Amino acid sequence: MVKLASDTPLNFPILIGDIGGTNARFSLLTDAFGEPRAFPNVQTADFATIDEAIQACVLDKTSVQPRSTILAVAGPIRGDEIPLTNCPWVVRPKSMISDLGFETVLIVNDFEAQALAVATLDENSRDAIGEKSDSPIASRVVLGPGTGLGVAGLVFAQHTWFPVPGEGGHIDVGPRSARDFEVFPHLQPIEGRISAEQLLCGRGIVNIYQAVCKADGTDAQFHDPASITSHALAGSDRQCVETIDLFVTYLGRVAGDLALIFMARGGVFLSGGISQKIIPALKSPLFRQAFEDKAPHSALMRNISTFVITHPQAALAGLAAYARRPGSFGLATDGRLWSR
Ligand SMILES: Nc1ncnc2c1ncn2[C@@H]1O[C@H](COP(=O)(O)OP(=O)(O)OP(=O)(O)O)[C@@H](O)[C@H]1O
Repeated sequence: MVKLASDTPLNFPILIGDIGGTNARFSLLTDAFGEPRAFPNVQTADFATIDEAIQACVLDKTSVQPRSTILAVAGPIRGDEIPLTNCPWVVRPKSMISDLGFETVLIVNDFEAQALAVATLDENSRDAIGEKSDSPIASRVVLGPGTGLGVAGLVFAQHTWFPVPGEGGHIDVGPRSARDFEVFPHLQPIEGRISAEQLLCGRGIVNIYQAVCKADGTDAQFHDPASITSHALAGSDRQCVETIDLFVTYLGRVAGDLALIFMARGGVFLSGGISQKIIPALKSPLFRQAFEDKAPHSALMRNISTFVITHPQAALAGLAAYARRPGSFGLATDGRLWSR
């Protein structure tokens, strides 16, 4: 039988952490009712190990000794040594128990934490894209363009939210419009194919921009995603403007496909650092047009809301909601829960 975390109580105080490639964020929940105590963001590059970061940035700053910890990490969770993607830290739950004093350590996937957030964030933590802005209690999808493209589903069944982490960022994306057929031959493929993550992340913005420049026969002027988006939003460079138009179109297309797969009547949520930085571009008609352009199901798609998550620490908020009410979520913990 699959084990759920609600079968094994996580005792308070609980340290929750969202460990990204560049930043690690921590907060402490002393009980199920109070607000979490936040700690300043930690740059992963400033500490050799995650244990040192937790000791220096959390445990040394409070007299409260957390009994449990729930950490969301980017990377596959297998075995007792969990290396992180895009960061040299290795999470070793057994040494966290012996050296940092935890009784229980639960490790989850970073997009699983985003999915938990999507189950619980209210309307103050999101910005609607398009006219429809309700979010019924029904299956949802979260996708986040950042260093890569993370994707998770969130299925609602039997009064319980089930996060479904996967590798949906690696689905194929094909050309559709006449312009796509001009641009696609110039995109940098991965082993011969164009996956969503080749387009929909920081590196993907540069990939699209370089392909647009090649299709136009001009030299690329910009080499980092932030310069391309800022010139696009200012309308100061034609190729940058087209790059972000294509980016939001492809994001709408992929978001629509994922909504179809999960029948996400509860909405599609965009997370990740990039979405928050390009909200004006996402609110142009292109995103919703691509999202809804799913014949024979366009009418269905028009009824699905899309949002940008604006909460600055959504993953931590999701983990805190879970820590308070683990029984409301179907989070399988086989191979991911360590106890003293
Ligand atoms: N203004 C911007 N416009 C577009 N892309 C940007 C902008 N600023 C940063 N980026 C790109 O966003 C990506 C980082 O995204 P994000 O901040 O979501 O990272 P992340 O992977 O969630 O971070 P972490 O792993 O530290 O949690 C990088 O590729 C970066 O180049």
